[in-house]
Amino acid sequence: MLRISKVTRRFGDKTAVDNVNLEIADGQMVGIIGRSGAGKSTLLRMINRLNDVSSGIIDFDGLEVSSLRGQALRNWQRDCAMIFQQFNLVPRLDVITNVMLGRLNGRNPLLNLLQIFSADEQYEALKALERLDIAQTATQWAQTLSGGQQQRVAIARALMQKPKLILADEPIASLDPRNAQIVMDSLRDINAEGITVITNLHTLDTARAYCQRIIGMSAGRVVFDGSPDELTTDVARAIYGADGLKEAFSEAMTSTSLAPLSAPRLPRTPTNAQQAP
Ligand SMILES: Nc1ncnc2c1ncn2[C@@H]1O[C@H](COP(=O)(O)OP(=O)(O)OP(=O)(O)O)[C@@H](O)[C@H]1O
Repeated sequence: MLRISKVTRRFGDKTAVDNVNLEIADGQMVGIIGRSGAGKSTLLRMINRLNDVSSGIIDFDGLEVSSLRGQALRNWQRDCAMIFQQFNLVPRLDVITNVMLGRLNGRNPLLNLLQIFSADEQYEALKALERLDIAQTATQWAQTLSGGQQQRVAIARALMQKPKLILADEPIASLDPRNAQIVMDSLRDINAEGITVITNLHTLDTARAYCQRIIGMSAGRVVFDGSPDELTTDVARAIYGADGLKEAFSEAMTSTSLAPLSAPRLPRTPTNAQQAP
């Protein structure tokens, strides 16, 4: 269980995240929506500790994440993988090495420097790439792949961390609808296997299609927390504002306006089933 209690983050006199309280049970797939500047990225970055909290506590299964330091912090960043809009791969490294770099925190730094990976690590990286259906790109430089392929490599790299939690910060914002769908389907399949997924999304339709729980943010605050069914037009207006509703619905290029491509590969079990809050 991830618990966010009274968490605030200020940048100078700007309050990016304002007194947020959330509980996210293991195995949920949660979409965070809101206008640009609502505080979505800052919230995810505080969970992963790319940003520190100004006040409040973030706790995961009794571990006080918000105050971790040193190796304990690196261990948490391994358990809590992060996926970014711009993929963050090393462009002039082959795909399989990029994936193996997901092991960075668990390995001897000297081996990282020399880029020496064990046969097991290479096998696992290939398995992760196969799972994302891009094993055939393993020896190519990352920069030669399409955006959708690069995001799948980034997800494979996240899987190499054997994370308990995957945080995705607008993972489809740079992708065309078809690739956006493939990436969202991949995240949904991973979630179906029991890994908690929390993803920032710009558009309502994607959140509705993929997430059983949707959190709406506005001006740093949580203004909605519920199921897609509860996300009425009035609620959407409260999240996006009257002007912003257009923004939420009109970004066809960055949204997955079609239904998911496939059903989850694994049947849901009581332990990995998502629950509305
Ligand atoms: N490092 C920073 N320094 C100063 N201000 C920041 C910093 N990071 C975020 N902010 C400000 O905090 C507010 C929330 O930003 P954040 O990126 O979390 O919003 P967001 O909802 O993720 O928006 P977007 O969808 O555009 O990424 C914005 O006003 C932003 O300008």
